[in-house]
Amino acid sequence: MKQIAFIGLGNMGGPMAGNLAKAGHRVTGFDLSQASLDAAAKAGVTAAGTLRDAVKDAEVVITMLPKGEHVIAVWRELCGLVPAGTLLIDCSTVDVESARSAHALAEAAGCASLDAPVSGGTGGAAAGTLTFMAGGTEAAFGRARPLLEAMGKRIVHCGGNGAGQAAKICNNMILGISMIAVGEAFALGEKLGLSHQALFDVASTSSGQCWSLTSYCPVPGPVPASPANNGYKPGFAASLMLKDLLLSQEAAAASGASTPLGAAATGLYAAFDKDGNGGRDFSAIIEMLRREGEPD
Ligand SMILES: NC(=O)c1ccc[n+]([C@@H]2O[C@H](COP(=O)([O-])OP(=O)(O)OC[C@H]3O[C@@H](n4cnc5c(N)ncnc54)[C@H](O)[C@@H]3O)[C@@H](O)[C@H]2O)c1
Repeated sequence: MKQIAFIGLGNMGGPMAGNLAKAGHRVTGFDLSQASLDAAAKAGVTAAGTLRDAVKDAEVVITMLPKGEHVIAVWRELCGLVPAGTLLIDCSTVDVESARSAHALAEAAGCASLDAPVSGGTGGAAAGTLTFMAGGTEAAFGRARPLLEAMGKRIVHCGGNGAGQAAKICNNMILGISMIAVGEAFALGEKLGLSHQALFDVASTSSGQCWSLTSYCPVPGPVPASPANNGYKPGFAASLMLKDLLLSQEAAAASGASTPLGAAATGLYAAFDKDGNGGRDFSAIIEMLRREGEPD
């Protein structure tokens, strides 16, 4: 049993911290939002009033925050609070540079560190079935692994510092592109008079099969658990999808990779977000794709 501090108890962090508590660890959580603290407390997490209180006596600190700037600010502060030897794990999705900067802060404080972003959404966070993609030393990965296993099903060590974030950015570029591909296919199928169910039954058992179709189908009906059946309530917010696609484009520009479909997906999600849809599930982009086919 470990003493764990969990910082960032939002849609993902709250249930992840709850699963660590359920596995028998002592978890103290901190979040700027009282509502998030209250929700996590119901899942067995001890709420702390400050970051300092949360990390007191912690052997491991886990962060699950929106963006790189939040992770850097929190890690800078906590590196001044925790003793050398503490293991710091960041599970947020951030750019590779921020991840490497966070590792450098930890190293300067004598701490072990891992970037370990996740895939699987809020459903996977609640069920403890997330995929973790980790970057850091073998030693840090070995220490973190039993804890990650309490929150996830598949734990992949992708390489050195930042490799977890690199894998996450590439994975989510596939996700953004494939959701648009599936949305376009349903919008075309509607024009051709195909029922949603017929297209789903064919594509989900044919070469068009993908996660955006089988787990997150963007039209109501075929996949009962998909946000399309719940008014496109996230799930995975379109603003976060745009954030991840922008990370892919920054990484592509910095590394000289060619990602024409990634660039197109980024442009479409930027337009969707600009129209005030950032808080809706990312699968709702099918509504914009349908409209683009309509005459002005
Ligand atoms: N939602 C998903 O399906 C999903 C899936 C995979 C990865 N992610 C990634 O996980 C991260 C978190 O996503 P989320 O959906 O939980 O976001 P969220 O906005 O629900 O939660 C973030 C939490 O961080 C808190 N916070 C912000 N700054 C803080 C600070 N300085 N100190 C303490 N708390 C602070 C906020 O109050 C909020 O409760 C993001 O990087 C996101 O891209 C999300």
